[in-house]
This record gives sequence, C-alpha cells and structure tokens, in this order.
Amino acid sequence: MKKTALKNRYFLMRHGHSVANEKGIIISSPVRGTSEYGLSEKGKKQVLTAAENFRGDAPLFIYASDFLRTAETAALLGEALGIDKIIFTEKLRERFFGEYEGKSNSFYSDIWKRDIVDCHNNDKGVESPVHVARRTESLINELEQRHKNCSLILVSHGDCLQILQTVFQNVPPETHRSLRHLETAEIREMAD
Ligand SMILES: O=C(O)[C@H](O)COP(=O)(O)O
Repeated sequence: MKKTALKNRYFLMRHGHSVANEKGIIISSPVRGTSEYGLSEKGKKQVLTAAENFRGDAPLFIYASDFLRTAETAALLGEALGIDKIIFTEKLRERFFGEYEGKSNSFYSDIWKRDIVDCHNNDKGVESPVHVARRTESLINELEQRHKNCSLILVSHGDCLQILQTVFQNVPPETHRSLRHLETAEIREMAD
C-alpha cells in the first residue's frame, strides 16, 4: 500500500494500558474481550495525555475495535477531542490467540518466533499474520472508499496494529515484529 496513493491520513492508536496488561495475560477472545479487561487507571491517564498531544486535521473520525479496552480508549479520546461518535469495527479486534487465551503474555515470544518462519502460522488456533493483514487491509480499502481528505484514528491492539503496519509499509506480514512496536496509548501516523 503506497501512502502517496492514499486519500486520507491514518493514525494507528493502541489502547491505553489495560487490566489484562496489568495482569500479564492474553485476552483476545471477543467473548471476554468485549465485556471484560478494560483500561487500568494508568491506561486512562495515558489516553488523556495522548489526546492532548494529538495533532490531526479535521475532519476527524475515530474507528475502534469493539473490545472493552479499545472502546474505553476511544470514548476517552473522543471526549477529549470533541468527537461524540465512535465507529466500531470487528476488523480492528485483537489477533485471536487460540489456546493461549487467558494464559501468560510470556507466550507471545514463542508465537512471534513461529510467525517469522510461517506467515500462515496458526499453531494452537492462533490467527495467522496473513489473516490479520487481510482483514485490516480490507478495512483500509473500505475507508478509502468512504472518506477523502480526512484524519482517521484507528484504535486497536498490539498485534493487530503491528501487522497492519506491514500493510502500510508494504512488507510481508510475517516480518511484523521487525517494525517498531506501539506502546500502550501511543498514536502513530502511518508515514514513509
Ligand atoms: O503485541 C502485543 O503486545 C500483544 O498483541 C498485546 O497487545 P494488547 O495489549 O493490545 O492486547
């Protein structure tokens, strides 16, 4: 995807520090993720700071994963930026981590090692890098049809955004961990 060809500015935002981050566990299932494990107190503060520092041109739209931690992030951000309507999309949900659901986040490094050698890695029911790349790219394609000359903030999760960055940078999805990771509540514009 060539940035010069895009009609809009895209800002990727990872949710603020969450209760799952605090506990060091993987929460990727929509059943739990949409109703539990929202932002920690630290995460709420991070989001307000990110909103203060955000510089984007109007018109501005916020798209978010419907997980609780991203919905809370988007709501706080929207309130701070004067945007009352958040548009939720399942395409920004966290990568599904299959049998690792609810387990320690120390397992991420094993999963990422397998990703590097196999872009279709779905060991133990993990959603593959290719699948995440396709669903997120299809969202960008939709947004390019729907908007023109807008700033779009996409509020999502660590792995989902890591893989979406590969789409913008036009590199293979399995190389996602070689790109700079987004910290909690970090907002990063996709640029060359
Ligand atoms: O990349 C990561 O660190 C994991 O996907 C966790 O991300 P999350 O805290 O956004 O769920």
